Amino acid sequence: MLRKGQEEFITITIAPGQIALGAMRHVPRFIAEVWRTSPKLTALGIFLRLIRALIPAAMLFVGKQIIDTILPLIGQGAAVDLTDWIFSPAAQPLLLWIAAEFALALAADLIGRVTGMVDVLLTERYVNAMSVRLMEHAASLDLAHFESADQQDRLDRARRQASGRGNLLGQVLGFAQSIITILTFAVGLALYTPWLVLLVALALIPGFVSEAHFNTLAYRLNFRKTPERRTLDYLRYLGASVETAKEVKLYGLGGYFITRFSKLAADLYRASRLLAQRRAAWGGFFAIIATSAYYSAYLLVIWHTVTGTLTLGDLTFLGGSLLRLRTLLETLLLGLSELAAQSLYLDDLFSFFAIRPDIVRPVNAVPVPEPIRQGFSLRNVGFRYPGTNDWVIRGLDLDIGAGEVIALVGENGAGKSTLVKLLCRLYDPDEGEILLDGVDLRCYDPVALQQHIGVIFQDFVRYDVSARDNIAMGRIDDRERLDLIQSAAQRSLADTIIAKLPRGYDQPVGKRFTDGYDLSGGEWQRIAIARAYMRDAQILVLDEPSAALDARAEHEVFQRFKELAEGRMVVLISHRFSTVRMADRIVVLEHGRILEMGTHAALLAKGGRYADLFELQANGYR
Ligand SMILES: Nc1ncnc2c1ncn2[C@@H]1O[C@H](COP(=O)(O)OP(=O)(O)OP(=O)(O)O)[C@@H](O)[C@H]1O
Repeated sequence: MLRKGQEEFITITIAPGQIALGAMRHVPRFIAEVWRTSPKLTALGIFLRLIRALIPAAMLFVGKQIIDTILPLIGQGAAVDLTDWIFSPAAQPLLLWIAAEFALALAADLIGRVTGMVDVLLTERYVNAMSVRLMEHAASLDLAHFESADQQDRLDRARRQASGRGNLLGQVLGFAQSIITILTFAVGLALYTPWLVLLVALALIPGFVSEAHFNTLAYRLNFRKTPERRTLDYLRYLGASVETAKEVKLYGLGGYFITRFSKLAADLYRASRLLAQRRAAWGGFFAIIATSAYYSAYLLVIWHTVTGTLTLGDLTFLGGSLLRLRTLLETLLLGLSELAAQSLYLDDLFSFFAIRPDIVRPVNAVPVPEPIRQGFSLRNVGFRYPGTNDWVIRGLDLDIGAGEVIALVGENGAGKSTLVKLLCRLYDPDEGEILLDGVDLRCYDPVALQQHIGVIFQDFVRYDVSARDNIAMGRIDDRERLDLIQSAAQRSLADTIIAKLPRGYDQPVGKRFTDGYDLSGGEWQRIAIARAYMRDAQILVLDEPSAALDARAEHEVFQRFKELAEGRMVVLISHRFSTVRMADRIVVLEHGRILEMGTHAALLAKGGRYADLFELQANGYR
């Protein structure tokens, strides 16, 4: 099942049969984006390239003038020494031309260097700006855009394009520069012999079409193979990373991952090799045609010179122009197809930017009630994850009163975490409605609603930053308020852990950076719970909050939690009945439906599934 934003996304990605030139449609937008990053630098880059583009033809023209001016002078200056000759009237026109060539050479060199510098600066600014845009856009999207494998491929490609396509700028501008230079040569050549230009151009066209075609194929191959490439990255990660090292070593998995990697890499290599071989064969064939055309043209120019139709200067100019034109056209050809290929990749980035979130602020958003008076009411709620057909939750009716502590229990996959995601509006139900104080959740601004919810998921993030910032992530605007951070840490019992750290609250934690201090699973969990307290939210959601806590810690954390949660709504997911029994009401879920509901005592007395599960766990302790 596709949602609105996703459909849009899919229709704008590359259509089969699209030719490489079609991919160039992104170039104007690309230039506009670069321009937006820095109008001044972009204008300077374009201006310098324009000047630089005119220099080669100017130099050849000056070269022709030098030769034509030298020819009548040959032999006349033999008896004169250099100084006399330089000041002689006859040498003046020649010296002027030499000075002009010298100035042009200097200008070409200097402009080349400044252009290089401008490119580097602009590229860095563009890459940074695109990365920021990517992060901003990702932050605006729904969770659904991240959770499916298909969407991860797209995100993956977009992320690569944001950081990897900087050199495109140099290519685009260099390409424009080559075109202008070619035009100047072509005009120069056409003034003498128009058919020369036509001959060379015609000879190069088939090569261009072939290059463009193979670039499209290469892009399609890459596009199709994104899942395989992601698998390769993943296998590389499994085989060589700190997070997996323990298990890989103990289970002896190194060889297995290497074999899988090598097999997959070999498949990909075969596909790339086939394409590369076909490309080289066709490219070679068309190159022979182009070179033959060039030499035929050259022969004709020489013949015209020998027969006296062209001067020696003309020969130098035409020969030089032809040679340059050939190399330039060839570079342009390769550049164009390269550019088209690169530009095709821009499709990934721009189409990622085109995805729109579905969960957005409604026009007349209702303010979130403070305090919440009635709580949540779920009416006949049904939900399927996008792209799947199985109902994870179906026909669910549930009221969670303001100030109530409710526990969700049920076997793995019963839909507990999914229900929490719906309450936090990370997803919208496909059927039924969820009301908060009698108003549909869709009528609130999702950001405002989420500000009132402090949630810790079972797969909470372990930020590789200081202990202090780890807690502050719960309310990042208050990251300077050490008093708030300390009080959150006290409530979650993280303060005793932080007290043991060499640098206290400023201690970087986690293994990623050299001075990081790694914590145990339970210690991380206490830090994460502090993050939820930092929120000072009206609704607290703890998804398996005690999984890694030891028995004493769990008891203390929850004792406190009960006291501190006074007046707030709490939704608690846990497989530990010692925790669950503290709840005001327990909801037993099975296959996304409510099986039983009531207090611990009532459910035990009922002797149903809850009582069975409780007995099972209690027996384990006896
Ligand atoms: N992003 C997702 N895309 C597709 N299916 C999903 C996704 N997340 C969860 N599911 C499926 O939804 C069902 C319910 O998952 P959920 O995480 O809500 O269960 P749970 O009750 O919290 O389980 P546990 O006790 O193991 O945490 C599972 O069958 C799971 O495979």
